[in-house]
Amino acid sequence: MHRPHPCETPLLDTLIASQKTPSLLFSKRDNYLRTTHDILHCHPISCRLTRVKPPPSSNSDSLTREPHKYFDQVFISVRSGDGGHGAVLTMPVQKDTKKKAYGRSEKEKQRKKSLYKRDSSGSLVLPMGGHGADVVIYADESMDSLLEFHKKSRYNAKRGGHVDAMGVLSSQIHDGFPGPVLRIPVPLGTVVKRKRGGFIADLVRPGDQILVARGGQGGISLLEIPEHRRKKLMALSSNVMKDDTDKVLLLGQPGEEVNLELILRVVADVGLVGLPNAGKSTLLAAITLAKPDIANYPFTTLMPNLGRLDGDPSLGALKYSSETTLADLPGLIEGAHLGKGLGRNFLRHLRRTRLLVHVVDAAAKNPIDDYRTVKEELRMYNPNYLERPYVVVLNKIDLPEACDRLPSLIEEISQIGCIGPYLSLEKTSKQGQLPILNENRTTTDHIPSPEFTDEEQRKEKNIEDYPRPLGVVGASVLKHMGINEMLKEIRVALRNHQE
Ligand SMILES: Nc1nc2c(ncn2[C@@H]2O[C@H](COP(=O)(O)OP(=O)(O)OP(=O)(O)O)[C@@H](O)[C@H]2O)c(=O)[nH]1
Repeated sequence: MHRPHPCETPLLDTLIASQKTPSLLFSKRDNYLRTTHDILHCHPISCRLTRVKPPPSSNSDSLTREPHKYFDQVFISVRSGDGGHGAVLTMPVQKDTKKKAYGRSEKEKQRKKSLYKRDSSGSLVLPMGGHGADVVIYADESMDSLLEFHKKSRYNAKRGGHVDAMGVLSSQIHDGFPGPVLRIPVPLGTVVKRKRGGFIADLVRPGDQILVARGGQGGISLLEIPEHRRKKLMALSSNVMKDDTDKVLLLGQPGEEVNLELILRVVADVGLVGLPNAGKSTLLAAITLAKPDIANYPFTTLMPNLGRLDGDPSLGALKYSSETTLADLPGLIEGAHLGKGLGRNFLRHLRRTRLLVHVVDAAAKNPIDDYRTVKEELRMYNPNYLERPYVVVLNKIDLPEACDRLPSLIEEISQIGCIGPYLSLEKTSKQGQLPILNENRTTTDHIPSPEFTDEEQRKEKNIEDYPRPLGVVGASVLKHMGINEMLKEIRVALRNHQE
């Protein structure tokens, strides 16, 4: 889909043609204002600045401008409901009690007694205020980003109902209604943390859920009893709750307020990585039903796109149905691990993948440098990513410049790295998966050194000290060349590196 570049906007034409002052243009919407600013930088126009109305800075507006910055991390606050209040009740007045008591049958006495709720020991059970609503966060398959939470970042659960009466105790008086649980859906793969630190939960599977704020306890009710009967009745009534300071809890307890950080880590089996414009989105669209934005300018992909790859037909009917999820991540550039481009935010989405597919533009000026740049960024962000099994796809072989150098590129890329821990030589030669690696292994091959243990040390390692690719294939995902070989390579890698 073509997304207009700022310089393609009609605003530029208007501005240049009419030489209007920016104030006129600034009176338009904020996104126009930004574009105007860009344009003025590219095409200096002499003008006089008049007073400008400051742009509205509502959340939703900034969202439309830079969605990629927001889709996977958000802060929200939730408050569970307060407990409902109890009530102060009096016992009904009993007329001529003594007189009648003599003549009352045992049955009648029983009936009278059962008018009030009692527990197993015969104590009066007085009505309680409703429990305040809990707040639960759950993983919902139908959600795919956290953008919603920028529109609404505060969630208040309902309070519990009060005991619905004052006055005389009767069998008609019920407990207050409990507040309905407030359930907040988040995408699969959301990590829930306290705002300052504290990991709470990782909601990976559909239906995973976590109680993040417990509703307040409902208050109890009390019986107002004349002094002379107090002793006897207090002995009968056992459900008197007190707090730490020995105060009787007639009022419902307040709910909890919790500030949370939600972080989305895409859940995918395979992560596509590469420089901008390498063809990652085209690849995703070619082998899955995903419809990512594709265009010939960098950073077309602003958020990870997910696609599902059908099961592996070579596994037979039973296992064929098992699908693989692929995530196309926004392009990485040099310095991505420091936050350049769109990189840093997205690198964390590789964490849950079990296979990486490096997509390299084989028609680029220097594909080997491009490949190394991406590996370097991964290494700087998290060296673990370089220890993960991966396949390299040399894309765009339909173009003559790529096609001509394909064999030498395959050979060179296959040699970068050591025979990794997941890739024992004996195993691969037996299974015949990596003919290039095995045939070309020389005495200068790097073998991973055991002294690299912790993360810092691993960052010191060179790219050559990390495992080589499981396979390197040439393809043109646009022209459907080499797709089957590529899929075979991906499937074999997945099969051999199950979780
Ligand atoms: N000739 C040729 N062009 C391709 C091929 N694959 C992708 N392209 C083109 O390369 C350009 C970039 O493709 P994308 O799929 O958007 O690249 P990307 O890696 O997802 O780019 P970012 O979103 O910036 O990360 C588009 O114009 C594609 O049509 C291919 O096999 N051959």
